[in-house]
Amino acid sequence: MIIEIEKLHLFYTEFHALKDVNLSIPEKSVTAFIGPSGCGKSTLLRTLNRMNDTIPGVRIEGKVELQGKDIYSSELEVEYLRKRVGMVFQQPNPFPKSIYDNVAYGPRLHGVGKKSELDAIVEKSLRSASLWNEVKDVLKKSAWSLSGGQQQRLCIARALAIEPEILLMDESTSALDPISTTKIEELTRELCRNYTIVMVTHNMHQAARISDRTVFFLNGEVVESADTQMLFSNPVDQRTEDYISGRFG
Ligand SMILES: Nc1ncnc2c1ncn2[C@@H]1O[C@H](COP(=O)(O)OP(=O)(O)OP(=O)(O)O)[C@@H](O)[C@H]1O
Repeated sequence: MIIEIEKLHLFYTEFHALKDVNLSIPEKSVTAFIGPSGCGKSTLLRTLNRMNDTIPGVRIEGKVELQGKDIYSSELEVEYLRKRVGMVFQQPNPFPKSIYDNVAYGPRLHGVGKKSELDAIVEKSLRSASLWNEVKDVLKKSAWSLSGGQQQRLCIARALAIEPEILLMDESTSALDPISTTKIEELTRELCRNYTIVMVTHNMHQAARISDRTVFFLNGEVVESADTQMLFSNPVDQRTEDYISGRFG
């Protein structure tokens, strides 16, 4: 298991948003978080790269271990953590820079200065994000000239450029059209050969299509976590059954 979450509680000031979460996330696979709006999926995703740290009033109890190391320990540098755990958001958010500079941004920040090295990283990352063939002749063009789906794949390339081990995807297809969504779903299956992917999705069918494991949340608690096929065909908890059969949410 690459991530182990133990007895995790998270409070937004007084509000108890995550309650006693215990969860293991296997390496090089896709784990999907599902559940009704407000059940804590994004909050849990954000604990994995400490994005909640920036929100005032957040208090965390319990443990999140990445390869056996507590990511909330004072010895661990957040910058180092974010290099290992990349993130892609709901809305594509490329920088107002060229396609090339978006992908080169992270490596430059981490000290890569040589043009030939940067060129190689940019090409490799864009290839991994299935975008290279579409943009290889227009690398100098603004990232904002791309379509929404291409921008989202550019954001994936930007995240991959710093060679993370884990990629967090927070409803990364919900702002996209069906064709772009399919492309990102196919890409997710490709990427999980080399990366661990944890995704939040509103769309149960998407979880069923592309994840290896699914975690069902309700009111800040993990109700059920299982192999995706098992969870959708044979849920153990009645609340999971009710949710996946569309009785609520
Ligand atoms: N910054 C914040 N301050 C206070 N409360 C928050 C904050 N962010 C989220 N919450 C609350 O925590 C709970 C969980 O929110 P979260 O966004 O994690 O849910 P979610 O399952 O991802 O929902 P959705 O599917 O609608 O995005 C909600 O009740 C939400 O209102």
